[in-house]
Amino acid sequence: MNIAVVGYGKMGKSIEAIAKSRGHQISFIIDQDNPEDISKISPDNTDVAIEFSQPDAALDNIITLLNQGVKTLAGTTGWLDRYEEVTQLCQEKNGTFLYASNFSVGVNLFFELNEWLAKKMSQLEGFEAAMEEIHHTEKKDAPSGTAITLSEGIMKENPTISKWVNEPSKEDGVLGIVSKREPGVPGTHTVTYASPLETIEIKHTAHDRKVFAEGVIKVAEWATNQTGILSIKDFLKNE
Ligand SMILES: NC(=O)C1=CN([C@@H]2O[C@H](COP(=O)(O)OP(=O)(O)OC[C@H]3O[C@@H](n4cnc5c(N)ncnc54)[C@H](OP(=O)(O)O)[C@@H]3O)[C@@H](O)[C@H]2O)C=CC1
Ligand SMILES: O=C(O)C1=N[C@H](C(=O)O)C[C@H](O)C1
Repeated sequence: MNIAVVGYGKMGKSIEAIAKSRGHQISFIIDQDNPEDISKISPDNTDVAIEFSQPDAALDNIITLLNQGVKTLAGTTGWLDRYEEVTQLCQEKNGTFLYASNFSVGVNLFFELNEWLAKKMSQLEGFEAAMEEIHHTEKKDAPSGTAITLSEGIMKENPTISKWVNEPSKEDGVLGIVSKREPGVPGTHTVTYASPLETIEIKHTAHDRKVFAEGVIKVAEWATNQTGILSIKDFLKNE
């Protein structure tokens, strides 16, 4: 498979290494130094483009890739308020697009566990929900994309919670997300339900960002035979 790596930072480099170790070729590497080269990526030279850049660059890159007919997987977080524009464009172009806030298979199981627990907890009184995410100090966005997906899962299953805020919250119906930044942490997410008498906590800890890179390459291998707006849930159904 020919893979274009768009965004060559920590994730881009890890994706390149895992892709090569699984026998794939890298057709292009696009970074801050050569953003204009993205115009050269096409279905003739690339099976899939993988976009891990930064929140303020991702949308333009994804739009360019879809306009050029390139299958695109996106992991960059912090641009999701524009997600509908992208899915609309993808449909107009009969393209292929997948965004996942987290490509770790373990985190995607954690998302299911989170929704299951949120439903159960919605039937109990006296528990306060809260979330904490910890990432490395270079991270540009807060809360993390994964924390937002977890919050959406909680709100879907527990109608008494209607919004999240990126600070501690004691307000009824408001989920507080605390974001901490500590050197070298690849990504830790904890959801807590606390009452005066007991606490339930679920936690996912990524030990190495290779877990995200391996996940995205496996999804890319699957996505080369798919079209349309895809989700990582579709991929996991076929695992
Ligand atoms: N979905 C998932 O599973 C995961 C998502 N992420 C997300 O992926 C994103 C990238 O993470 P990470 O690799 O750690 O971040 P880095 O900051 O290490 O890398 C981002 C790279 O993008 C480059 N860049 C800047 N502008 C452009 C542009 N216009 N086109 C292409 N590249 C550009 C930066 O260049 P320069 O440094 O020169 O500015 C940098 O090399 C973040 O949003 C993060 O949250 C991270 C891990 C897993
Ligand atoms: O920036 C990161 O590093 C990560 N970003 C993603 C997020 O915002 O959820 C996924 C992972 O937690 C690592």
